[in-house]
Amino acid sequence: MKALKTLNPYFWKHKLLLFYGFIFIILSNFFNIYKVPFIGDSVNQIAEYKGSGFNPKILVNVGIIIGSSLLTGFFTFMMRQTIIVASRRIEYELKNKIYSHYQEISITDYKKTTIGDLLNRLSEDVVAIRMYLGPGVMYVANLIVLVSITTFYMLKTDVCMTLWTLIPLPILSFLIYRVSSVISRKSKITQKSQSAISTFVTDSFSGIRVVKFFAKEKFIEKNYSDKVRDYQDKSLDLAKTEAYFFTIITFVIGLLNVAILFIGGQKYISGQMNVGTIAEFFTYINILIFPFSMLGWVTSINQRADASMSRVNEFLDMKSEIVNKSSEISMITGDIEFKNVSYTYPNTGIKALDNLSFKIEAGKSLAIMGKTGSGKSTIALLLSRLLDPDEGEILIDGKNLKDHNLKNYRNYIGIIPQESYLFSDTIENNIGFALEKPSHKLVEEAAKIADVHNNIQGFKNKYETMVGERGVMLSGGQKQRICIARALIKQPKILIFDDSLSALDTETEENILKNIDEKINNTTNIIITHRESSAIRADKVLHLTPLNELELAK
Ligand SMILES: Nc1ncnc2c1ncn2[C@@H]1O[C@H](COP(=O)(O)OP(=O)(O)OP(=O)(O)O)[C@@H](O)[C@H]1O
Repeated sequence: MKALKTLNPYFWKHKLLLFYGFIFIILSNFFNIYKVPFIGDSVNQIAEYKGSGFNPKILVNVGIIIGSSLLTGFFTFMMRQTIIVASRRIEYELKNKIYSHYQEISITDYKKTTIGDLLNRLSEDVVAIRMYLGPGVMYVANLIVLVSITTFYMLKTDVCMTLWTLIPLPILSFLIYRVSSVISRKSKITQKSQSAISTFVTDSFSGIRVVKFFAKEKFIEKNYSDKVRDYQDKSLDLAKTEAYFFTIITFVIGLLNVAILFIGGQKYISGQMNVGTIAEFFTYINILIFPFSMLGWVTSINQRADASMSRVNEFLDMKSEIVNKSSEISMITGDIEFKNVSYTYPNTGIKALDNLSFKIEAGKSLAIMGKTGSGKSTIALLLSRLLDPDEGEILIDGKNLKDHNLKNYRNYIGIIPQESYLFSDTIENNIGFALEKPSHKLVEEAAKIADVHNNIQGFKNKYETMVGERGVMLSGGQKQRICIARALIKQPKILIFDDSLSALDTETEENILKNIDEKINNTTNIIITHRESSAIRADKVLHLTPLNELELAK
């Protein structure tokens, strides 16, 4: 249960709610046990009553029993209202923490995880942790308080019988401990299998077009069904082990009843005990049955939560390689210099750039050409500081990029990625994404520069048109131009086209570049392209080869 210790600060934060919850646990258990001697007394009254009429003492007892039961119910309700509420709040905070960490980690770390894995951590794992925070903590605290109060009352009634009935409990605890270790191991295996399903589903949905192009629906279905079967087998195996809990508990409870009957019966025969006391002991054991049954379940959910927490911790411990060191807000004019920059992708060991140097003044344009895999997109990633160079430095306005305030710098750069990614939202919101509160006028202006305004006007809902998931409702060229408009709306000082004019005909491309020259002042343009016609307009052309041999032309 080491991993769950990371939750201690959360418990501390919600200490007041949890403290009240604990008080309610004590009160609910106290009133639950308080009524038991009155049950025993009532049984004795009935057994000893010789008269034929109403026994007022029983009526008083009944009143106390009903009153205690009502108070037990009320405090149980309050106990849930405090402890379960605290667990829901912690769940909310944990979900936000995991999600915001996903935004922070560097892009090379994203490759280490998958979307399915993220969904799993946000849903399955956090739910498992919340089960520990809520029911897990509540039932364990409840059991400790209940056993303490019950033992006190039982000892007060009959020491010998108490010892005989409570002796099997440590044996029960030991058995539970043994079974829980097996459950913990099997839970981890089951969670891994669940994660594999989520990854597979998100992956095959994203690539649904490819699946259909290749008529691979049956193949995908079979793969899915194999994964679900694997999950089912593992879950059933886990459920089987969990079932041992209840079997063991029921058996032990049976033994306890026999012990009460045997010892209580002997004492009754020898005149040392009355029937009321025997009835009291049966009631105590019946009260203990439910929490002890829950102990099995709680142990298993706590084990599962521990497995989930260690997965979440493993992820939260990932530190971003991109660190912002400055809080200075400054204007960026757009001078760029690469000085002996090298970069190797850590996950594959592929050297994408080797000792690359070039310079471009603010307001000028640079076309980057080269074979596939020659490192063009890597330059775009380094320039937008999604990656940091291993060697050499990138100077922006004469200052190392690492020393610029990251958020401030990113406000000045606009990047149109190779893959046109749109959010499943309206065109208006997709274009305005870069700004806090974009006005429609700004959105329209950006769309005009990107030469997509007329297209949008042709749609039934114009700028309110929903683009569908990842922009599936739009053509490749429309998506590219909306991405261009999204980058232009913030009037960037450095504009990077990462092969993002490829889906456009040369005339449209020409229009867009001309519009940018005229409407966006002094922007440094980096145009990554395979087309000579796009490169020709640039002030400089950088030719890269996969061996990273640099040729500066013009
Ligand atoms: N995320 C990554 N992880 C590991 N290796 C990568 C990653 N991205 C790119 N690479 C490798 O780095 C090298 C340069 O890739 P890059 O994407 O910069 O090339 P490119 O010139 O933009 O190619 P293209 O013209 O095909 O887009 C390639 O050999 C590629 O396999």
